[in-house]
Amino acid sequence: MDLSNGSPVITDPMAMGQPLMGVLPSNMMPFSVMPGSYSSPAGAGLNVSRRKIEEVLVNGLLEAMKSSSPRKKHNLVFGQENLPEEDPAYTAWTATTCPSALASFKQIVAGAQGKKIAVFLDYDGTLSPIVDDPDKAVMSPVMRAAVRNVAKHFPAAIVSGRSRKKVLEFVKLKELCYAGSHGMDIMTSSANYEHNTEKAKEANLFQPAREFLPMIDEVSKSLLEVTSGIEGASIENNKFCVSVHYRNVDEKDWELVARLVNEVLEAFPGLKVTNGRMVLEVRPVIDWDKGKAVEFLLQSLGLSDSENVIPIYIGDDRTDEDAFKVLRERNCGYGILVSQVPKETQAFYSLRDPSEVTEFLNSLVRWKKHSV
Ligand SMILES: O=P(O)(O)OC[C@H]1O[C@H](O[C@H]2O[C@H](CO)[C@@H](O)[C@H](O)[C@H]2O)[C@H](O)[C@@H](O)[C@@H]1O
Repeated sequence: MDLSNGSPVITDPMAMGQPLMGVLPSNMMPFSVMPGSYSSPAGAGLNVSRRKIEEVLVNGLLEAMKSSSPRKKHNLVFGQENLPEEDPAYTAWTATTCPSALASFKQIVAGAQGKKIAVFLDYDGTLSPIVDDPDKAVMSPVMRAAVRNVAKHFPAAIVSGRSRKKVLEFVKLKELCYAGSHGMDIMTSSANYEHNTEKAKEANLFQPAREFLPMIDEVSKSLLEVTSGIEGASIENNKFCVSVHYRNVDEKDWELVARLVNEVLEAFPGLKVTNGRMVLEVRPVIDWDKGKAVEFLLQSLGLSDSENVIPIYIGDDRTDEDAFKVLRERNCGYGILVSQVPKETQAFYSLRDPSEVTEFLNSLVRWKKHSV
């Protein structure tokens, strides 16, 4: 049982050598599949049990898909007439659980006096607003300027689910480090620029899931093939992981998406599926996530002294929770969740949207200049 992103992923190693995998919604109790379910002399019981398990997995996946990203937050509980500022649940959440990082800015920097701040940034939903077409999730010039300034004053890295190449194309800044594929593809310096030799690039590269590359290519092709008939579905190969987007798929077809993903994954015991914002993310079953990537980056940038370094990680998605958790457990630094709705999180602070992220980053730079 793998508890990725708060959504338990079930792996069944008993099913005739073909693991079944799926995601259970976080509100469902994790369970394990008993080997006995599969034993039947005639094989008939096995098929029935297997079908039942497949149903549970598909339903789990479907529930996770439904709960992953509310489309219209104001329709949720309080009605359309409530503006974000007036949403009582959000106000209560920021008052009690996850205060605004802007309102708490003085407190954040007070803890950083005499210490080194390091900044880690997720991409989609954090530096760029969520849009329907993943290829159009561009970063605004204002945000780019803010990130560039941050990187001038603090060690900084982008940690994204996208392929490293893709996120670099969006961000276009050589002042930072980039960790793509949910941290499975890390370049620890700006060596990823064309003028560097292959040798220099390789020396700065960390890819803990390298042996999964052929498998990822294969699963990506299979997913593309099986989903080609579903209107709105799209597949994004993120090098060490694959995204199955269903944001533009009619809700009545979500079950089909879940079923097909589940079926394809039966042939890939080395892969698992987790869910993000209207996306299913297929990735290697290795003990590596954005949290591990942040630890790795801190170590390789010479910033692992938790007494004197304050890492700040800003992200909006479930995968970012792994990084928030690491900071919480190390008892150093702050996770900042970007969200317009109250969420259960390991982050200490919150920001509403990318425009507040810009404001926060600019405040950090102003503070740094002032304190120098
Ligand atoms: O870790 P991230 O940088 O946040 O990447 C996570 C996924 O982000 C992208 O998908 C999300 O943003 C899209 C563009 O706004 C949106 O259309 C999609 O619904 C979101 O899930 C990216 O396309 C995925 O591959 C990443 O896994």
